[in-house]
Amino acid sequence: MRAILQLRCCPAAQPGLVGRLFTRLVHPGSSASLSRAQRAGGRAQLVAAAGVATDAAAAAAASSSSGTPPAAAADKYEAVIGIETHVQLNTRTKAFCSCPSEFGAEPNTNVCPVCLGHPGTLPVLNGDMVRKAVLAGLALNARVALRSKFDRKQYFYPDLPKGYQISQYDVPLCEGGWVEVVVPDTATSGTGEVRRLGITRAHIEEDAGKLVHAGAASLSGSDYSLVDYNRAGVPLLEIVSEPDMRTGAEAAAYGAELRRIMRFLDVSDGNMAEGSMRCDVNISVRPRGQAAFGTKVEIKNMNSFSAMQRAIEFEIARQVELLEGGRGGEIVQETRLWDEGRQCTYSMRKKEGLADYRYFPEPDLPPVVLTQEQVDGLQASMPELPAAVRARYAALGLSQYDVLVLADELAVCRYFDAVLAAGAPPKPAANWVMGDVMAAAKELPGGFEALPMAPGALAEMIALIEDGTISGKIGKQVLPALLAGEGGAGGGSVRALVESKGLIQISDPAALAAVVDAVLAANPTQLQQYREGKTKLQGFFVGAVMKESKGRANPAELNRILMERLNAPPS
Ligand SMILES: Nc1ncnc2c1ncn2[C@@H]1O[C@H](COP(=O)(O)OP(=O)(O)OP(=O)(O)O)[C@@H](O)[C@H]1O
Ligand SMILES: [Mg+2]
Ligand SMILES: [Mg+2]
Repeated sequence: MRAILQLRCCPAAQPGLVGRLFTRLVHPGSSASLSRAQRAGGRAQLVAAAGVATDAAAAAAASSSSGTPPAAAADKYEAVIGIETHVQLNTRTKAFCSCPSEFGAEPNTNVCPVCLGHPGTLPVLNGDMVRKAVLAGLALNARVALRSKFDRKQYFYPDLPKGYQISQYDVPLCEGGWVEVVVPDTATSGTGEVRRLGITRAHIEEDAGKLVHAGAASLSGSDYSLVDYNRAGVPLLEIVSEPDMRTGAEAAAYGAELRRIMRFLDVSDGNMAEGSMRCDVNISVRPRGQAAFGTKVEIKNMNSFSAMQRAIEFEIARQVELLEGGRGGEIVQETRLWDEGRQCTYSMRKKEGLADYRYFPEPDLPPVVLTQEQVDGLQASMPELPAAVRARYAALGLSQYDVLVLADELAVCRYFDAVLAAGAPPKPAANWVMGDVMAAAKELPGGFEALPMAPGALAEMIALIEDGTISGKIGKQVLPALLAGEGGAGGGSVRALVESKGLIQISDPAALAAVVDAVLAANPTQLQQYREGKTKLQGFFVGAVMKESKGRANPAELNRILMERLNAPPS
């Protein structure tokens, strides 16, 4: 079982896929024969799985359209957006068996009879999954049920070896809640409005396997699909939002905040490219002022928040155009996929109704029972969350822009906090961390955590700038050595480094005056011109003195002495 399992699909002649899971799924080629496959397979939606356009005409229309209805039409409507987010919980093992739940292992090596759904096997609940889900639920301000239960959600699909997914239906682990997000306002470069968005519920479930559609261009189909069951049974938390969002920017901000919360909690790596965080976006539009929601369309397959925003904006425009009669159609409740290459959505399948899943209580697992003490214990162990970090940074007097940049990632917060703890004043510390230090960290595969510069060393360097021992410019010159790990953890060692490099700032008036005089004497023409009124030559003299002093002149003192000399009557 080393290679990816290959499923063969020979729909008309074969009894179906269930008994043939360990062969290759060969798509007979044309989309016509694939839709026969789909018919023969009953509810199996292989056409969709293969990425074949079931609605090629609409996709073509979508891609040829600018996607932007006239502004007047767009203004008549308001979008309503709700998001279902699947977050992979970073437990060591899967939800109901002891297979590793790591990403990137050789296909079909992290599998066992339990996660492959062999008859006679029984699932055993992973306690760490519940612990992490409760932490996440509490962080989303949700109510955690002391008693919840598992249900089977049945559907047929080649990536689902058991034929059903163990999920939670009517009694989820977490209900109600909200997240606070900052919705960026493009007009104010990164700053924005704080909004509270509702969470309907969050429940635990297992993931399905992964289908790889070999050789597939997104709309042209593939010859065959490969199935990797390593992901089957990996624990997920599905977080369902209220339909509270109105724009793509809001939805992207919501997704980013959810991911931030999960990362601060260390319950998920939130890596969208690896599929450990997947957002399904539900969108409808309605005439402004109308209370009832319109027909919703679900969009999947976005692998970044910016793609999510673009997909939403495209979809809103498509729906508005349909309502305006632009494409002669109506909005149907369906699932559409985002095509990143073509920047459009296209139809994947008509949405299953709830009844199709035939949910029923999972007979092989007892209810999940928690005590209030356990929940309280988790609440007490909760780390500081992004919104609290933002509030703390704002209270330091930092701008909203600085706050958003610094509180975006846990490793950056930790580093910045350590620089503050070492005594650095907030604003200069923020400037250094967000500027050269962040640029250097971006170059390291391990980011801020791998930065050799101790936060104390940065704090000491900032202190040397603040007390005038070195200039900011010299600070920039010293920084590369500090970033490489020189200067130890601070506490006098950065000063020693600066001294050894001969970079201590010259503030001594006599020494500075000597340099200024030498520069003036060497540039009599410019001096003459300055005195005749060409005062912008001041910058020329400052530059010359800085050059002469190898950047070490104290700028304030230099300016004072220079102005004194320049404005003195010629001797
Ligand atoms: N008319 C609507 N327009 C936009 N969003 C909506 C609308 N109605 C519901 N939603 C949002 O769509 C999501 C519905 O998710 P939910 O899981 O309840 O239903 P589903 O998509 O039918 O289920 P599933 O995908 O699990 O089979 C929620 O986030 C909800 O807020
Ligand atoms: Mg859905
Ligand atoms: Mg689900």
